[in-house]
Amino acid sequence: MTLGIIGGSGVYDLDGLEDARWQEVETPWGAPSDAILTGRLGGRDMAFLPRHARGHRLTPSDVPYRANIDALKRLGVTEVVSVSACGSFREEMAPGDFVIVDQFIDRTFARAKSFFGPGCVAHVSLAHPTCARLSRAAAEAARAAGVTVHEGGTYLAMEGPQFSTRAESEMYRAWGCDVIGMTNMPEAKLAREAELCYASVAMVTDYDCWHDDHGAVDVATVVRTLTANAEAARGLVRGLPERLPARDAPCPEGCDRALDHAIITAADARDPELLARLDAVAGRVL
Ligand SMILES: CSC[C@H]1O[C@H](OP(=O)(O)O)[C@H](O)[C@@H]1O
Ligand SMILES: Nc1ncnc2[nH]cnc12
Repeated sequence: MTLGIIGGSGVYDLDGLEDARWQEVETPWGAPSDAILTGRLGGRDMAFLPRHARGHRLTPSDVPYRANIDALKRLGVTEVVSVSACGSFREEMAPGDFVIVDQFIDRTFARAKSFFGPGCVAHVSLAHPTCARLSRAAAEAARAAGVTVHEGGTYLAMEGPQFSTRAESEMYRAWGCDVIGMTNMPEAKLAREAELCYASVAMVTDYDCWHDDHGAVDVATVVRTLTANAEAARGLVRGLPERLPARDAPCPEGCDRALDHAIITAADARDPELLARLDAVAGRVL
């Protein structure tokens, strides 16, 4: 019943943990982005993973998403709050605001997106890709930290690492997307396959490149806004444990039972090697 935090750009550490220690974790999917910082905060066991590694060494395409989710699950994580920088497609979602994402459009194309494959085929539902209970707690914690919060929003996940063209930016706006980033997919898909509750806090850093009154996004703008909001991000994490006591019952949204009816491969047709790799992710149903 550990609470996991995946920190994105600008969020490479978590302060204030009791008994803090960085732990190396190995997984059947390779090494995660970095060691994982474990400890206790407000009475809850916590595990923190910097998505791009300390020092920001990994591009969005190089993040080992499967290893990250597997490693967190292996450490006992049941709920993951992802913290990310994002561009905004909405005037009212301004730099400095936090958006609690509840839908995604996945335009990434160069990443492994499933734990399953030949020898064990599974199809989980992504109709509601985030956990409402966890998202509510994240929204409350962010508000208590003094942030303007927008509950609900569609996140366009692009491959990157280049930012979008103006034509792409205008198309995503026309599609009804609210924010854009490069990392929440396949992270959210994999969290669902691993039966973890997942919430995404997207910290708006820029207006991408569609807004006539704002220059096109660049890294300096993103870093400047993230630095200005670092304390708010820390406050959000500090406020989470009190708003999210460890569950003593199944997830009311069903996140922890996502695999109940998902695996379609006949028991006698399953690949034992793949089943062995799925021990942490899907051991409950295999
Ligand atoms: C530094 S700007 C682009 C970079 O920032 C976001 O990272 P994250 O989602 O991990 O906070 C975006 O997705 C890109 O990876
Ligand atoms: N405009 C943008 N596009 C993609 N990823 C981002 N991360 C922060 N701002 C972004």
